[in-house]
Amino acid sequence: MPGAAGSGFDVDHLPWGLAELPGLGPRPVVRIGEHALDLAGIAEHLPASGRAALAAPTLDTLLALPADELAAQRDAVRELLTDPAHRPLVAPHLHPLAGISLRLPITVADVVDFYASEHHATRVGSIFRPDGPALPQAWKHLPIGYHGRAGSVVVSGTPIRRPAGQRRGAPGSGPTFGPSERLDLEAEVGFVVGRPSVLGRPVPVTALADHVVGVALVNDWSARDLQAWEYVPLGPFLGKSFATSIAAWITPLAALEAAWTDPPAQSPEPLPYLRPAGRGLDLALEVLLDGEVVARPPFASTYWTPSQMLAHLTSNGAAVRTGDLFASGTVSGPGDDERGCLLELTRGGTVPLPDGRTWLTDGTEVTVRASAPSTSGGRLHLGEVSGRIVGSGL
Ligand SMILES: O=C(O)/C=C/C(=O)CC(=O)CC(=O)O
Ligand SMILES: [Ca+2]
Ligand SMILES: [Mg+2]
Repeated sequence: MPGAAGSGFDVDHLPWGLAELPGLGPRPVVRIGEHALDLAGIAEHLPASGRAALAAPTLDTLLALPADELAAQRDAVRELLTDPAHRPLVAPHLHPLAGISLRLPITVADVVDFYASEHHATRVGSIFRPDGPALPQAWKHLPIGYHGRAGSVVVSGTPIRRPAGQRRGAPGSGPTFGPSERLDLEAEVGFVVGRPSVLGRPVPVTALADHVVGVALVNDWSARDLQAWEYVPLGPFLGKSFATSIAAWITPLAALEAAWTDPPAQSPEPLPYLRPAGRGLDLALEVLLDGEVVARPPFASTYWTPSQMLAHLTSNGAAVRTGDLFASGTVSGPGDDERGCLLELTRGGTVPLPDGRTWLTDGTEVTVRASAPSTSGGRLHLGEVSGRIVGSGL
């Protein structure tokens, strides 16, 4: 496919999306370079087994296909895009990205957000709880997480309204209510469940790929003033439930074969249901404010692996469903420029960035993007997740 090679979206990547195609409504597509390929349009040239899923106005049915059917469909799409002889039958179904709009790629079922970066958790712990240990007692024994709000997950590009809420008042006075004054971003990696698990049956730590079909970047917008006042003892609530942005493109796990890497050593050894740890992913993230890179968090430094996150979240028998999204939590590395949120980058708002910024101001556009080693030897780009802050209207 001309133009796709070297773009980060070549035939070895083929992320899934849900596109509003002119005159056709929402349809499952894959991205190739700067085009979306309408899968329903080429359905007759794809394996019959997965074909019915392509007629749906959602991606959910496709993502829930048995692993072998999904793999066969992906191979067939790659073949159609690779062999120039097929160009005439593919070309009518390629839509320039500039002319289409991308929808929320999944019907979000349940949302879990972890806290899996030791570098992030250590810094945040020392900011929020300066008098206690930086890491909570359980932190090295289980991947700590909280349940998020499925209904406020929005696709990249959706404007983010500054939330209002209750926060701590001045010393000696009660709390106040108003627009958040400490609005933050959190650069995260999200894992999308395609094939469900069964209620009452924990997913073994070795079974990630039986359920997770892809990866999408996430920004877990966070109002730090609301969060700091409300979170004890039940954890994040309204400070994080107003919006969570997800990229429009889901990178198939199969496209990340070359990105698997050993996670950091885990000590103490986790309990048996969290062993073996499985592998981490070498994803190089970048956080941009109004187009300027302000941080480069390395996902490979994340302590807990996606296999352990899924095993832990189902270890009590809870099931995962098609459309479930579990995210890593803020990705941060050891370096000063590897911090995936402003809370860390500005040391709790006390040390401004070089351009003078601390918390997010109205009008600021935040983008998280990432690249990874590709199976072809180059690099693939994950679909970016971006959002611009708009005033609270209060
Ligand atoms: O209280 C704390 O230690 C902080 C909690 C969070 O900010 C939760 C969260 O979203 C975790 C993350 O993204 O890593
Ligand atoms: Ca988070
Ligand atoms: Mg959120």
